[in-house]
Amino acid sequence: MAVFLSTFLPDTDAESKVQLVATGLGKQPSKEENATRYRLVTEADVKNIIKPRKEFSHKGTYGHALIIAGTTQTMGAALLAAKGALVGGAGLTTLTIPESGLVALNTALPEVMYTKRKALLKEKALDKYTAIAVGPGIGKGAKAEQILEQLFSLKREFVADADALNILAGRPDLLNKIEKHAILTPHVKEFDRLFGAHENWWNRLQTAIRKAVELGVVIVLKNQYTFIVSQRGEVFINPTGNPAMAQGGMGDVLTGLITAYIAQGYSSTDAAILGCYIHGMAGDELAKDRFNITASQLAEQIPRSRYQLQSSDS
Ligand SMILES: NC(=O)C1=CN([C@@H]2O[C@H](COP(=O)(O)OP(=O)(O)OC[C@H]3O[C@@H](n4cnc5c(N)ncnc54)[C@H](OP(=O)(O)O)[C@@H]3O)[C@@H](O)[C@H]2O)[C@@H](O)CC1
Ligand SMILES: Nc1ncnc2c1ncn2[C@@H]1O[C@H](COP(=O)(O)OP(=O)(O)O)[C@@H](O)[C@H]1O
Repeated sequence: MAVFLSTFLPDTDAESKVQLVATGLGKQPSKEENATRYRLVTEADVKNIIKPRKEFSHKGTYGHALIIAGTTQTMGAALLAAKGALVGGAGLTTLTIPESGLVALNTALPEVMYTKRKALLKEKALDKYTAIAVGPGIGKGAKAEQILEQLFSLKREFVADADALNILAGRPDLLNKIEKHAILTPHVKEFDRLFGAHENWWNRLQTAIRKAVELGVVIVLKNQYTFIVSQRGEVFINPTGNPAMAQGGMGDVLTGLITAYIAQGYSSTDAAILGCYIHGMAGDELAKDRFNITASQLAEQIPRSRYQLQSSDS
């Protein structure tokens, strides 16, 4: 039976009702499906993308994730993003937060290393990191903007979330020279701050497609069904996740998770597809026996979800 894009949008419009959605990324599409850019991600697709942990591997095999996040008031966002990188399997994770968060970091996440914000401003400071995320709870102040400028001047690609997106919304000069393969992970408000207000989700999605192609980035437009828009303008629709996950901090975990997959060598599009699918899958597993899920609980579930994907048949 044909599936149309309108199924995955929270509002209605005439256009999305006639846009076909193909199932799966890899299988040979039927003639009519072939014409569509919209594809529903399946478990089989995700299994094709994920790589097993290798024999004789060590922490160096799985990359080094740097998370730039947090202010004194939003240290939780930073800790959750770092936790996302840990549970996503990055070999090493370093967090840079204000010093006031150090006790919390060492208590809550002893596996995570720390580096001073100022250290990131040095010339070769970022060389050792294989993936970088910036934004969760970082605020919109001058210091956060300076760090973002440093990433641009060193021509590093990164995962931009939350306040990094809010800063970029006011800095089109930076946004327009963003490194190819960067990943932007806005929720609806952040998206509209970046690219202007939209009348409905169909229009918003068309802007996401145009901007992903124009800027050469992957846009992860978050919602119940998250849209992952590739640099080629393909739209991958994530089917996992549920309303029990509608609690603060959930997106921070996703940012860390996607960053961990980049650190492990996945392409930007694959890292985003994997991250969204496994994040939602963990939520679906937990929602079987509880009313709501906290971001910390979800993070704890992620290694199990990834294990299930690898070990189940189909
Ligand atoms: N523990 C911590 O330290 C945490 C810190 N955090 C950090 O705080 C900073 C501010 O982030 P933020 O996202 O809360 O603020 P902001 O961008 O104004 O958006 C909020 C409004 O947007 C809307 N909205 C959002 N999603 C939507 C959706 N799917 N669908 C529809 N609407 C949606 C919704 O608006 P409403 O519908 O209520 O009008 C909501 O009220 C940021 O740096 C972040 O990292 C958080 O991560 C939490 C944990
Ligand atoms: N009803 C829902 N169904 C599926 N996923 C959801 C639902 N509500 C929230 N999520 C997921 O939780 C995350 C929320 O991200 P975000 O709004 O950035 O949160 P925060 O800023 O609080 O960390 C997204 O990945 C989104 O897809």
